[in-house]
Amino acid sequence: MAFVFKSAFRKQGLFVPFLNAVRGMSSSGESTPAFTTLSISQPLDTITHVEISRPEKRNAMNKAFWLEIVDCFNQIAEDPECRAVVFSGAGKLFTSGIDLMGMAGGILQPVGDDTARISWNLRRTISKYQETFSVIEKCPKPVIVAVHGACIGGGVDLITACDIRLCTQDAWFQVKEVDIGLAADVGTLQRLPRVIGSRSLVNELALTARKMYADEAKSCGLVSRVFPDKETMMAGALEMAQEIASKSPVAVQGTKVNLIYSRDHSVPDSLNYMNTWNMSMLQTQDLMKSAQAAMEKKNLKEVIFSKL
Ligand SMILES: CCC/C=C/C=C/C(=O)SCCNC(=O)CCNC(=O)[C@H](O)C(C)(C)COP(=O)(O)OP(=O)(O)OC[C@H]1O[C@@H](n2cnc3c(N)ncnc32)[C@H](O)[C@@H]1OP(=O)(O)O
Repeated sequence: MAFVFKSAFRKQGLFVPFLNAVRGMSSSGESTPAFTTLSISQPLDTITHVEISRPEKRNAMNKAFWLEIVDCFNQIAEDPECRAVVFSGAGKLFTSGIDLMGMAGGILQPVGDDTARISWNLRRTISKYQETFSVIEKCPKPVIVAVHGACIGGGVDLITACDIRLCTQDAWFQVKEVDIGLAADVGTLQRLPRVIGSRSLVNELALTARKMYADEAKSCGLVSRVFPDKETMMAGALEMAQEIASKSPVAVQGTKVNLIYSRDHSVPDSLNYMNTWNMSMLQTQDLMKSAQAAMEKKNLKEVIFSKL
């Protein structure tokens, strides 16, 4: 299905693959080696498509994945061309969560000379795992995640760090961690309660590890739209990304940053933060350009905004 998505844009001459890394460069300007677990492409100049690409292992999150996501989203954050991101999984399903085979060396056998040192090292490791999904949230470009088939364990941690969640009718979600003997520690327990209104439902999902299917995910607010299949979902995700990318990047990125800030702070604190933010951002030329387009009933897509 991912192929259909890409080939549709190839036909229009719009698809520019850049499989090495995001635009083939690291933030230091040096060329970077290819990601091994992610495929990166540009369906449009302003849109980056990140695809988890280990379909033969059901996109299980191995050691390389946890590092590559950080590198990838740090580069996207710095990429002035990119205005929106679509995130999906290759093959049969979105992701089967942490690579259970790869856990053996790291989390299951932490190193250190005594309990304190083992604990210290483990704390550092968990911090790094947490950062893998926090970078998505810290990236100022909006991230639309498109889930098909299964989204298990670490997959739920991942999607709750994204800004907009879409899924196919065959999708299911599972906070699986209790079933493998741990309390989810890389974001689900912290972010899912902010996404789903019902605390009781969050508790039920996290404590029982039961599967939640697309219709329930939509009704509880985990996803905002359900599509009949992956092809239509990817087209819908791209259309949404295009809509976002057509607007002022100053407005869009400021909106993302302030929405996340206000989720974690009181209304007065968030208003204060917004005030300080906009005392500089309101000076953008984008405001005048957008307002003028609105007055002239022009399509915003015709307005050219500078890169950010
Ligand atoms: C500090 C740590 C923070 C992170 C915590 C994260 C926790 C979690 O993610 S908990 C969730 C762990 N995941 C699972 O329990 C899912 C395990 N997999 C499955 O249940 C099934 O594979 C699945 C339902 C996803 C798909 O079933 P299907 O019949 O379509 O495929 P399979 O034949 O089972 O698998 C195909 C090959 O993929 C390998 N594989 C699948 N999932 C994983 C995985 N999570 N880790 C490693 N490898 C996985 C599977 O072994 C097959 O490989 P091969 O035999 O070589 O073909």
